[in-house]
Amino acid sequence: MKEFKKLIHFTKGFGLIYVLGIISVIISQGITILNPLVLKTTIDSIIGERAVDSFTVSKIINFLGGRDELRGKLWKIGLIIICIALFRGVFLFLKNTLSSKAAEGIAENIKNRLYDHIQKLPYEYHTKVDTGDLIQRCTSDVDTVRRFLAIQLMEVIGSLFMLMFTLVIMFNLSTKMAMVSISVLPITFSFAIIFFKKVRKDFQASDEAEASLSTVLQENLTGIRVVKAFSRQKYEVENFDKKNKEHRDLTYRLIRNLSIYWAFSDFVSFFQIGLVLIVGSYFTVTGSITLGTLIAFTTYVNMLVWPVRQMGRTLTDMGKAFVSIGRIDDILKQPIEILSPTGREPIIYGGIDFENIYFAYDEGKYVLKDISFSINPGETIAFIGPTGSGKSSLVHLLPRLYEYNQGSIKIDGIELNTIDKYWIRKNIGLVLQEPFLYAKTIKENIKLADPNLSDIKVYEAAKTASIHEDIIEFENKYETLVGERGVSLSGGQKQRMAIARTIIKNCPIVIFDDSLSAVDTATDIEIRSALTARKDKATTIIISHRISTVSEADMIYVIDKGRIIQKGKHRELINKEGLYKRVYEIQSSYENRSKCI
Ligand SMILES: Nc1ncnc2c1ncn2[C@@H]1O[C@H](COP(=O)(O)OP(=O)(O)OP(=O)(O)O)[C@@H](O)[C@H]1O
Repeated sequence: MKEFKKLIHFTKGFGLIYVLGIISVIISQGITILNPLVLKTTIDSIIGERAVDSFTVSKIINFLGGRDELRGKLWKIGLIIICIALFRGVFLFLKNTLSSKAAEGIAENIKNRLYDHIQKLPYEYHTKVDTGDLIQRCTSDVDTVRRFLAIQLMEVIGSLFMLMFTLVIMFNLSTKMAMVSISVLPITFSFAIIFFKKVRKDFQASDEAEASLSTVLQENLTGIRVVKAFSRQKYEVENFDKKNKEHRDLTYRLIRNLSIYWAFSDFVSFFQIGLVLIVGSYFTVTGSITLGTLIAFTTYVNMLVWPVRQMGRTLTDMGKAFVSIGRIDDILKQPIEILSPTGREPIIYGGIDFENIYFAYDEGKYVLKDISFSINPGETIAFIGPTGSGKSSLVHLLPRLYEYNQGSIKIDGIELNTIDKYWIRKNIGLVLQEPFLYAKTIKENIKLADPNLSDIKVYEAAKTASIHEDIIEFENKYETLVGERGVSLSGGQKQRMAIARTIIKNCPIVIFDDSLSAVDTATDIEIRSALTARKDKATTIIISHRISTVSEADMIYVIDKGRIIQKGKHRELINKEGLYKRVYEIQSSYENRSKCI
């Protein structure tokens, strides 16, 4: 029941349509049960001589001209049956269109809510969850809910009302025949429920095998270069073949089990119908019921048996929908990151002060310990250190992607955690090592922060990032599409695009998180000189493993195991014993050797 409550939140704008759909299905079921009654009355009281025992029915007969008139014009009865079918058709059409419209709308609401919520979830959440799982929850889980609303719930409601209407009429017509008609139903229903509970494992196994097959396919296609470079084609083909066979076997087992079920339940259902015929014929011959009643019962038992047989399947599918609702709700329950308006929005000039900062992702396991440093507006500082030493963690604190545990960070003298998150992120440009580019044109990618920026600004940013010359070599220049349907950019070109995209924002603070690693040393120098030559120079933080990248910084910090272990200018550090000097010597000798080769 709590799943229904959760669903109610998403029905906004479609609740009434869905209720109208439910009313239509109830009316269509109500109309369906009229046909056997018409047949019974025709056989018993129009063709036959039996008196009509219902006041309403006798009024209708009189309205149509009376029994004798109708006996000569049986086509009028045929017309009534056609009218009933027509009305039923209209309400079935209404049920289908209304329930589908509402289900599509509700699925749209859920997708929008999910997407909106995911955008607002903290960065930390995204670093921990599996993206594939998140996508599945937003697509196939939502689709399961859509099918539940459009098909399964409607089927269950329809079947319940059909059951109710039919039972009332059957017990009214003949109690003992009604008892015979429902005698095997509990077995059909229980068998359906038990079977589909058991077979659920088979459904799940087949689904998982399919998911595993598509993961292999997806990994293979995205990593095709690695496959070719490492000559793994044979292994990949065998691996795919294995997964494909697993999927085939599990799906075959599922289909075989389902075939057994449908065959057995067909037998039970026909047994029920046969029983009604045998017992009903006996009662007719002995005069306990009329021929019309027997014919009505053979139709009603059909109306009962098939929905009950289907209900086990539908109820199991509903179970799947409830799991999906829970999985969707898991995301929506995650607390969102409040971006605005939470704090101050000061003008940022770029002065930064770290004072005894401690930070841990997992409680007690500090990845930054006692970090202190200061930067004046417009200065450039650099961090260098082994991998995993905490450099990225340190700079991720500035745009408030994570909150520090101890100590103080001040921006122009204002405590960072009192500044509005949205505001601080607008004022900090962060260039990552592995930038993500959208499948849009180069120009659109560079103008990402503000699509209204002029083309001149785009060219300036591209020139500063040393990517302009590359771009004008492409056939469509700045209109070239990036990604699968467009050009494939090299690692260094992507990094330079990301730099252009960030510097066009003109932020007072810019962070390069190892974002020059894929460009050659000459381009690296070119970009840094262009950045230094800019007017309104931003406070710049550079993270790199390459000494040449950090060497011109106003201050260099060497970081190891979360602590600053050395600081100074390049000239000072290469003359001091320590990590910086060792790295410098290794890199210099390597560069000298490369030059000799
Ligand atoms: N989201 C995270 N959750 C938990 N631990 C993390 C997370 N991100 C990084 N770490 C851990 O924090 C430590 C510091 O990582 P960080 O990425 O800051 O190092 P780094 O110096 O930037 O490394 P690299 O030069 O390889 O990029 C590492 O031990 C890393 O495993």
